[in-house]
Amino acid sequence: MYKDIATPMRTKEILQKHGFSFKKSLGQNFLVDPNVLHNIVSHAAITKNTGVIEVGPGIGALTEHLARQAGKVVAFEIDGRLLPVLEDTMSPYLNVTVLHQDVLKADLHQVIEEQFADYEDIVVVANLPYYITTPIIMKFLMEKARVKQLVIMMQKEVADRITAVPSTKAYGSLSIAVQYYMDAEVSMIVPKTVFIPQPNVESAVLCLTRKENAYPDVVDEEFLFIVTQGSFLHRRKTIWNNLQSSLPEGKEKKELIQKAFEVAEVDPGRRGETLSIPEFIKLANALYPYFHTPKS
Ligand SMILES: C[S@@+](CC[C@H](N)C(=O)[O-])C[C@H]1O[C@@H](n2cnc3c(N)ncnc32)[C@H](O)[C@@H]1O
Repeated sequence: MYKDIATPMRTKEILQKHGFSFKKSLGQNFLVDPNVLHNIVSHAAITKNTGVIEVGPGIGALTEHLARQAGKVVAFEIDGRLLPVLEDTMSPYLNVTVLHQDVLKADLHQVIEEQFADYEDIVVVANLPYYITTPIIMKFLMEKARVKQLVIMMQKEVADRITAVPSTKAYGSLSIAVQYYMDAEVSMIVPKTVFIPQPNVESAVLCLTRKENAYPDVVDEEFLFIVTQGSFLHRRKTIWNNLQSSLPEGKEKKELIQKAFEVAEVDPGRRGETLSIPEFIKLANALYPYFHTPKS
């Protein structure tokens, strides 16, 4: 059995051996607690038939735990200085492929097709670089067909916003965008002390599981998100006022919005933060005939 990478001593040894220094701008906070890693991996549905995508393997602390359980692990790492380190630390694990790529620029569809042709289920497990948490999550949610689950560490504050329910301060367009696609649950709060260097904020592990065809009534997903984002333009304003400012200009705009509120049976005096996803769907469907931009 190999020694875990994720202990303070072994991590320091590896960093020293390779002369590695952290780049704050890349969100480099490495985990040094094997119990936290066991816990993260235990929340992911991984068997030898599962393909795992990791974002930001760092020196491989989480990667080795994933490699022991999964059929195959593909890890995106942006920092070229970590490639020789990973070559060293991952040498016992033949089922790990490291891609030297910015995950936000990667063609996920192509990577999945090429790397996971033999795998049906794909799971994303990562201790995310916190400066790009939301764009990474949204990118994987859009990859609808294959990514069934994400178990990801992020700032606790972002996890709270994602899991928030209507009529709470944290509820907003991010809660709706993620909960539209996934069931979301915080599985663990993680203190700063288990990272080198320590981040400024508390962290949480979030478990996102794909909802299968949860909202079949949606007329147009893109338009639904235009409406939800527009509804939170100014949190203190009513949804009516926000939509007056955010929807495209046109003849009889006020009257048409009024009509849509009536059809959707939504009180225009409410604020966006009080509407549930099914209520937003009703409203967006009612606004759609008047305000969507035809696709070319
Ligand atoms: C929070 S660290 C996690 C490291 C390791 N997985 C761990 O848990 O100890 C984030 C990692 O993401 C990498 N990273 C940052 N931005 C990235 C991007 N756009 N694409 C891919 N990797 C990125 C960093 O270089 C770093 O290795």
